[in-house]
Amino acid sequence: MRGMHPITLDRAWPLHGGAATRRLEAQAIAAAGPHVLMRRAGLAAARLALALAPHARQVWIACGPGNNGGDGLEAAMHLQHWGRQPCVRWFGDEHRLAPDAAASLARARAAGVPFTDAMPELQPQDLAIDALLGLGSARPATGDLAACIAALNASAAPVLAIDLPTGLAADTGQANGPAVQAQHTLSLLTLKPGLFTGVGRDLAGQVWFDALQQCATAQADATLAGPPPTRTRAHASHKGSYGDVAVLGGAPGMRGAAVLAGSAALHAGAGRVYVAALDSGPDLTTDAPELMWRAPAELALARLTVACGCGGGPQIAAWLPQVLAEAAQLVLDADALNALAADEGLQDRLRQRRQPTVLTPHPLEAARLLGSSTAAVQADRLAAAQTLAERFGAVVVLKGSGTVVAAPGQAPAINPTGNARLATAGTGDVLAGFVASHLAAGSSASEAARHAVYQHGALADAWPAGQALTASALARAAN
Ligand SMILES: NC(=O)C1=CN([C@@H]2O[C@H](COP(=O)(O)OP(=O)(O)OC[C@H]3O[C@@H](n4cnc5c(N)ncnc54)[C@H](OP(=O)(O)O)[C@@H]3O)[C@@H](O)[C@H]2O)[C@@H](O)CC1
Ligand SMILES: [K+]
Repeated sequence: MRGMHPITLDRAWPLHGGAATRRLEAQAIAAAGPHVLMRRAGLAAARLALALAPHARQVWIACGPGNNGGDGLEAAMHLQHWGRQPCVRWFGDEHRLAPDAAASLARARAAGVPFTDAMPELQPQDLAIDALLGLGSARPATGDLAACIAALNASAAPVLAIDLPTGLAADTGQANGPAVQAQHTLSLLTLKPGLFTGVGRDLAGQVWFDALQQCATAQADATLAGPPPTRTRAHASHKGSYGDVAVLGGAPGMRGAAVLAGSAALHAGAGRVYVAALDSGPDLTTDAPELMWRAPAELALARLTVACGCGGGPQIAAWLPQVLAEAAQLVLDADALNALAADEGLQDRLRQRRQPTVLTPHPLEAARLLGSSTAAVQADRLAAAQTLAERFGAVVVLKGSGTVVAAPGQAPAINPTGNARLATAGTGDVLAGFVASHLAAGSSASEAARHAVYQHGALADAWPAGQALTASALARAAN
């Protein structure tokens, strides 16, 4: 793909981590010659700067000691040529400079770019460029560098980060020290997974991409998921064509969770939805009379897509051996995942299952399944999801900002939709219902998970600003 593009949600995008990007960079430099890529990178950054801040009186460019700083120096040189007023804060050591960055420093000086240690007072129409650190960020920033990051974050002007917001890890989307909070990020040569998961989505802002005239030949490490294909329903179809979902959960005091999952499955298109509550009280009155209430023992598991866990409490554990052995297709959520984490015998049964299975843990549930901690899961969400998928032979949906969908033997996908409004009770039950609905309609486990997660997030993204997002309304909004 040539030229610069904003990352849009209408297609999938390949993602390459630091190691793959370094290999591509070496190949590209071998083919194009020294300094060519950095010149292209700086030109792309300068063009984007102009487009983002056409009325800027000043563009302040914070340049670090490596090649990321070199990109910034190139951008400064172009802005200077175009009659703008760039001003550079440079952190390098001339005696330790890489050749490309040294060449760009010489060019910026020759162009008459002003250098200063003090940050000018920027106005909202101005622009700050973060060219401090990119792929080579190796440790938490301290001292003057940390102060510069703080100044960028406090600036009244928007911040454009080159390649990565400084401090953000390209592979994991984590920051283990001070990090730049950008409004825009121009990712160069490849798109990095860390821009789209963990804290990456918050730090990167709008992501732009310039391949620097290279085609990424390396296999992608992950994918930024695109929208699911739209499927029209054949006129000659009936409720049996779209599959039967059963929700098993709803222990005493938690029946609402089972109803939410059932309602979500129903509205996402399942042909028939049964709710089997573990609470033996009277059927809950809901606004979805289409839900059919059954006793758990009445379910013909071998013919059903089962969403298991939703509000199941500790009681769900007793049902898991039979569900794992018999359910035609299975979504395991919440209490079912906790029961699984606590019982290695159940884990063996899960590994022995041959029917499609999707696990939908949030980071704490994933940590319990892995025997690790939430912090360890969040430190590398892609790896955590992939490890779980391989360990259990199932599709795994690791929820959170930049939800990861992993399947055994496949590169993981990061979901681009969704926002913090989903952080409200019951939305996980709704997601389980969506996944079950797509499984029941005939999608593979991996497709069903990706489709459901994208849809769940897209509904939240389109939610009217002044209207409360509740789980029951989210379930009803599916179509
Ligand atoms: N070569 C090319 O043609 C192209 C390169 N491109 C660009 O290059 C970027 C990668 O460049 P890079 O490898 O030089 O890494 P970069 O992020 O600049 O940092 C390394 C420097 O920072 C230092 N350092 C690290 N952490 C630190 C800390 N916490 N506090 C202080 N210092 C710290 C580290 O020092 P050291 O660890 O060695 O002591 C080293 O000096 C990439 O992201 C893209 O923007 C693209 O435009 C494509 C074309
Ligand atoms: K940067």
